[in-house]
Amino acid sequence: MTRQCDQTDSKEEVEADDGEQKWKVGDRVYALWAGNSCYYVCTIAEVREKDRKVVVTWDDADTSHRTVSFDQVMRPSDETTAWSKSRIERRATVRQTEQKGRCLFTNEACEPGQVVFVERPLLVALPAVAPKLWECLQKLHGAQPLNLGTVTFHFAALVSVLTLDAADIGVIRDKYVPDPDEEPNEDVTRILQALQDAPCELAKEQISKLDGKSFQRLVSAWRYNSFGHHKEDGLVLYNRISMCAHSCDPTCCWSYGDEDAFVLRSRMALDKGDELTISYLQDEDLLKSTAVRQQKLQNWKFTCMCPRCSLKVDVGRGVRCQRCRVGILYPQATNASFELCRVCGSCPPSEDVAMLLHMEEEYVQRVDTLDKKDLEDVQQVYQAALDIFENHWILYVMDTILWEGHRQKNVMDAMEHQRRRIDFHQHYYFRPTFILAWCHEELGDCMMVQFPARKWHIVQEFQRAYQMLAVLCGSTHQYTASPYNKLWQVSNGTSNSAATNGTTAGG
Ligand SMILES: C[S@@+](CC[C@H](N)C(=O)[O-])C[C@H]1O[C@@H](n2cnc3c(N)ncnc32)[C@H](O)[C@@H]1O
Repeated sequence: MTRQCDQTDSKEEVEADDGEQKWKVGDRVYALWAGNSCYYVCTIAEVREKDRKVVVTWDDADTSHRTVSFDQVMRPSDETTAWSKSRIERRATVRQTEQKGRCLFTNEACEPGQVVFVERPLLVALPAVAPKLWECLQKLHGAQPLNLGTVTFHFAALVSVLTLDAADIGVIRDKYVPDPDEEPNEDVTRILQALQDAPCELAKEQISKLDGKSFQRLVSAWRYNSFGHHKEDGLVLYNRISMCAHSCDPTCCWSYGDEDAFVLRSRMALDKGDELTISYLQDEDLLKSTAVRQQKLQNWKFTCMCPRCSLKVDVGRGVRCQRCRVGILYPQATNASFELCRVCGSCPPSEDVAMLLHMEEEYVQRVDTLDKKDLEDVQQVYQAALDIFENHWILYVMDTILWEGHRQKNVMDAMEHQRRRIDFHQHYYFRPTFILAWCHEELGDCMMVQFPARKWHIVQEFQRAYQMLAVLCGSTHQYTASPYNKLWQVSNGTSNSAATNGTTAGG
């Protein structure tokens, strides 16, 4: 039982695949793990031409079944290796829009989970690229903290000067910044001054040529367009991807491919000409109220007008009807009133509206300052909140804390909180997200231990996780392999399972 890499669809890829694949030490590949006949990501450690086998190092450090025959090794697919610039341009177009500046649109219809394109970074600015410069900035930051709260943006700007040619610097200078004419601020001036005498990788000539305004522009370009590196303390900048606008209901999702490549996939069915959007917020923030999302997006200095932010009623802020105690009331976006109760038809008078909104504000602050380790306190706040709220994002936040707090020692309670997390996610934002997929997978894990006889239920949880992850990061990604292998185990009733090899990615 194996899963194949997706078929490649481009002329370039077909041409590259001429004749038999030659493996070499260090190649990143998928290879068949004989423990369960599933493919896993690994690195080739030894090539044995004589008996046509390779020895691999599994990514999860498992030491079994490391010798694999040539015909059971697959090269990384189209899904993970960066596409050429021309191929990306055939797939996606940048267009100026009235409200959001330059945005990205697809030139072809896409299925959910289809790779839209895979882009290599323009620059990966990690401390190892210029360790002396990194250290110098850290010292300055230690002596007097930089206003951005980190050295990474200034560091990335200086690494750009250090490593890129004029054309690539021009690409970075063309990135969105709120004020292209911004004067150098005190941090930029201070850093430029310090670099005059500090020993670092930048040559004296490079430093003297860099004026304050240009440096400021580069810092801001990194600040508004880069991504935090997924493993190390550094930043990554992509050219095409930085044209993608934000949406709280994004049409696309993404994961990392080979060598920090950005793999953009459609999260839903797309027609030719549809906009390609991603979320600038983390999955968990997409489950917070419109007001909270809008406030977080001020980081990028815009007010989101996406379909979710434009709804008249925020159904992630439900309160229990004070009259019948059965219906749920949702506030209007203006905050001035609530919808009518759908059970008793009543509407709270204005003094009650003010009181409810005030109470909500107090709870939001309380939940913000909860100590996740003090489960007893969280439990108390949760219980009191249940009396007032229903389908409210603060309950979701507490369900998450309680799920995590209870999962080791009190699985039955933990499962109930996990079920509630799933219910809220489906109620408020029913699209595939990593959170929702891992909720299902983790619930499946618990079911296997607590109710092993309820096979249909376990299968359903793993199936949902698998199907969602296949959309989010592809069927060959190791995240997807995890519920897939567990499904295989449950379906075949084996205990010698891949589930011990693949761990729950979200855990
Ligand atoms: C990474 S850049 C995206 C490319 C940018 N539109 C351009 O013209 O180069 C981020 C900036 O795009 C704009 N933007 C992105 N998403 C938006 C949205 N949903 N609504 C309004 N502006 C948005 C904001 O100015 C934001 O700071």
